[in-house]
Amino acid sequence: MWRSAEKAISRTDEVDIEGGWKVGAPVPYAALAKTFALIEATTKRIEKTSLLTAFLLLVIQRSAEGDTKSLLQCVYLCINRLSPDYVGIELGIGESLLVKAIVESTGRSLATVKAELKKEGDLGLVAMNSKNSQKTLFKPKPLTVPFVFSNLKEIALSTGHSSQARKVSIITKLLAACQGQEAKYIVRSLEGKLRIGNAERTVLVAVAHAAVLAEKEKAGKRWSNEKLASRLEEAAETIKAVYSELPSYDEVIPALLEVGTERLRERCKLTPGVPLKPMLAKPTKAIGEVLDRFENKRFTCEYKYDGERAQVHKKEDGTVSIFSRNSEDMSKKYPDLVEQLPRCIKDTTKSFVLDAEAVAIDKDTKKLMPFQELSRRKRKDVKVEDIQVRVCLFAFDLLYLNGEPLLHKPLAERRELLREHFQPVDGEFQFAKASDGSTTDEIQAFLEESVKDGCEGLMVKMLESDASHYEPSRRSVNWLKLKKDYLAGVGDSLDLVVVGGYYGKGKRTNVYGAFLLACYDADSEEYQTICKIGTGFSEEMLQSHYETLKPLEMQKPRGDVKVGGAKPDVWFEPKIVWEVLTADLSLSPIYTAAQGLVEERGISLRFPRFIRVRGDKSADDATGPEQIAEMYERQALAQGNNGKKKRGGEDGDDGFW
Ligand SMILES: Nc1ncnc2c1ncn2[C@@H]1O[C@H](COP(=O)(O)OP(=O)(O)OP(=O)(O)O)[C@@H](O)[C@H]1O
Ligand SMILES: [Mg+2]
Ligand SMILES: [Mg+2]
Repeated sequence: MWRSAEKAISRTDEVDIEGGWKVGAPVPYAALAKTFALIEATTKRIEKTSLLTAFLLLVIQRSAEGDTKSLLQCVYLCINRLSPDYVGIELGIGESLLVKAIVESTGRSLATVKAELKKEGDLGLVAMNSKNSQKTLFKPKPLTVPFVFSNLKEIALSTGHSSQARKVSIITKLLAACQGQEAKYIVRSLEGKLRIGNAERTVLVAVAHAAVLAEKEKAGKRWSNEKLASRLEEAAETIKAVYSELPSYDEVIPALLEVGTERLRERCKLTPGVPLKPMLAKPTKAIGEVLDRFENKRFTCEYKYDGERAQVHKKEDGTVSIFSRNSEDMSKKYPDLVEQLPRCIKDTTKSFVLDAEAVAIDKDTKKLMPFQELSRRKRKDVKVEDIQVRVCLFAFDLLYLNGEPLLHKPLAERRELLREHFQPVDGEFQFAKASDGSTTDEIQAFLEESVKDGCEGLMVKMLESDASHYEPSRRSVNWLKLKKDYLAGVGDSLDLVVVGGYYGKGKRTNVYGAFLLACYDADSEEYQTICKIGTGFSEEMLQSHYETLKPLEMQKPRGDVKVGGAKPDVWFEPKIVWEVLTADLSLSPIYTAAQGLVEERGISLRFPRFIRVRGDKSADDATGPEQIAEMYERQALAQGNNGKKKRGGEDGDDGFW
């Protein structure tokens, strides 16, 4: 690790540009674009990290005293975001708008640009080529990071009827000032995907390394290799831990520059108002498996409610917000929950973060209703008086209470505090039903009861010791999900992105009759095709899918879709997520999912069946290749086919980090 970081110091020349980047001056966008190009040109993660470290080191060293904004903006541009997730300022400008801007700023004809897009499949490249084939009389004024950042933000924020024209005019202005490779990355940023294979965790590690190297250079002392190595490693761990508790660069970056890597943990802690990424569970196929894992440990079984994850925050000043599993602010979707909330909070409870499931219930009988009912609710601008589907909150964890984060306390303690500081309100707020019974019979009985009550099954959780701490953003082995479906021999469902469509036949010629699905690899930032799905759709469903997907049609697969041998009739911008069940996974010469993980060949789903649209997941939240490889290996194991080497250990969590 230290070698790649050490190398970063000597690589600062590579990412630097000649002139124009003086101490205290704004960061030239050309330097960032150059860094992106170098990162894009290599597939090695270590190389990518060291290039980015080199660039960020220069940013730190050349920022004026007290300037935290330069680093912050560079980090945002590297992960292609403009604000923390929960603020929801997003790019993702449509193809036609960008084409229009390219035409306007370069004077090329619409037909030429479109033809080239068809050939290249990458609008960024088309923009760059268009710029470079244009004769310019004088050199434009160089772009700077703050200028690009604020313009991107203005584009993302502009709404209303004249916003299209406004956006085109800003983009045209930006493109007019582009030189070299800049247009390529600006256009890709606008599209919402940088496609340089730079996962967010790479960026976090690079930030940590750059900060340590800057500290070292500033101190002027030569540190021993051991010291440097341990400081680098610690800093990377620290920043990952801190960011998973407080996922806001707006908070973390200035604190990092101010107090340094060693004191960052004290400074940045879970804060009500800033949603953290929820802890996730691993699937299990049988009660026996649960007992193997939790043998001789204290654990609890809870009902697994079939609703929507809801993280409820209350700040000291009384502000309440409800966040989805995606950190989206759901207060607009659930004004009734916000209104109900005060009744379940005891007087002594001033500030908190609750982890809970929001579940639809019948108004009169108070019986639980399936997820489908909940998804009938509008997602925006809901008025309390129009609400048909009532929602009850089932709380299962308490992460913060009266000024204190509780993540590092055992679940038994967190649960006690939860029960002590909140009170159940009929039809509005309940504690998740739990049983701490530990024999097979007890678990079996509780599982059946949960299903009878309208739940999906159980969540089994470690109660004591470090293993029961809350692990943000991790799919942890300390939380196991035991769904009734699994017991029937069906594995866990997958959440997949629709990337292509096949025209229907016979009665279905006006809609798509089948679809190409893909999983998402966060490491390489690419969508990997996994199967064609065409059965299990009613006519109405096909019609509604057509209406959703038609506007997302693209001329070619987007550059980040790893196609393999699939040949759909049309391509879609990867955006819509479907939950799918499968009877069987098999190796495939056609599809690219999890290629290289089990074997050179990819893995595909046999007989996939559509369950529902996952409006609460974005394309990047789709199931990843590691999970698919794990499912395949479990299946091979269950079929007694032990020939394949097992990857990783039983305890290998595959969390975000
Ligand atoms: N008692 C509970 N404890 C924790 N989570 C619960 C509980 N009851 C219901 N849930 C829900 O179950 C979800 C985890 O299971 P499930 O696999 O069905 O979810 P998912 O949204 O498909 O996510 P993923 O498949 O990515 O884990 C949680 O995110 C939460 O929304
Ligand atoms: Mg669920
Ligand atoms: Mg799931």
